[in-house]
Amino acid sequence: MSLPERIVLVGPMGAGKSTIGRLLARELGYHFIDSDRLIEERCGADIPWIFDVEGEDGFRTRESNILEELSHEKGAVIATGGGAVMRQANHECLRRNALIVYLKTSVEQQYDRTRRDRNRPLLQHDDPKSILDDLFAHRDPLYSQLADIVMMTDRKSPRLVVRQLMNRLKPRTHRKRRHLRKEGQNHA
Ligand SMILES: Nc1ncnc2c1ncn2[C@@H]1O[C@H](COP(=O)(O)OP(=O)(O)O)[C@@H](O)[C@H]1O
Ligand SMILES: O=C(O)C1=C[C@@H](OP(=O)(O)O)[C@@H](O)[C@H](O)C1
Ligand SMILES: [Mg+2]
Repeated sequence: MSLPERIVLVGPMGAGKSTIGRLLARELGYHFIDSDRLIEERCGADIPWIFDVEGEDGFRTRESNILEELSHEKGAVIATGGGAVMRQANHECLRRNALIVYLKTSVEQQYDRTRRDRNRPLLQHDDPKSILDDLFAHRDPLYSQLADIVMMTDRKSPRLVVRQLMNRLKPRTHRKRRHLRKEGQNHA
C-alpha cells in the first residue's frame, strides 16, 4: 500500500487541524489546503461575516461545495473545519482516495486553544465550554466512524503530533518501496 493521494484532517475546533496540516504537508512534500481559508478566499469575506450574513446553513453549503472540489486534489493534506462531518453528503467527498486522520482532543484543551480567538462564530457565546461539550457529543462518533487513524493531541506539541503521524504513515511508504524493489527484481 502506498501513501494516499490525500490526507484529510478532521476533528473539533482547536484540535490543531490547520496547524498540524501545514507541518505535515511540509514533511510529506504535499501541498496544504485549509478548506476554511479557501472558503474565505472564494467568498472575499471571513467566516464570522459568512455566518452573520448567510447563517450557518449558508456556510455549510459553501463548505460542501469546497469539499467536493477538494476531493479531486492529489498530493495534498487538507485541513477541514470542525463541522465538515455534519452533512452526510460530505462523507463521500472526504473519503474519496483519502486517508482520514481524526485529531482527537479533550474539550478542556479545545477550550484553552480557542478561547482567545474571535474567528469561530459558534464559540461567541456566554458559555463556550458547554457548546464545545455539545458539539463533541454529537460529532465525536462521526469523526471516529470516518477515521483511518485516530491521534490524541492533548499535551503534545504540534511537532510531536506530526512526528507521531509520520511514524504511523511510514509503514505505508515502506510497503510501497518493498513492492517497487520486488517489481524491479522480477523484471531483472
Ligand atoms: N498540539 C498543540 N499544542 C498546543 N497548541 C496547539 C496545538 N495545535 C494547535 N495549537 C494552537 O491552537 C490554536 C488552534 O489551532 P488550529 O490549528 O487553528 O486548530 P483547528 O484548525 O483544529 O481549529 C492555534 O493557536 C494553534 O497554535
Ligand atoms: O466546528 C465548526 O462547526 C466550525 C469550525 C471552524 O473550523 P476549525 O475547526 O478549523 O476551527 C470553522 O469551519 C467554522 O467556524 C465552523
Ligand atoms: Mg482550522
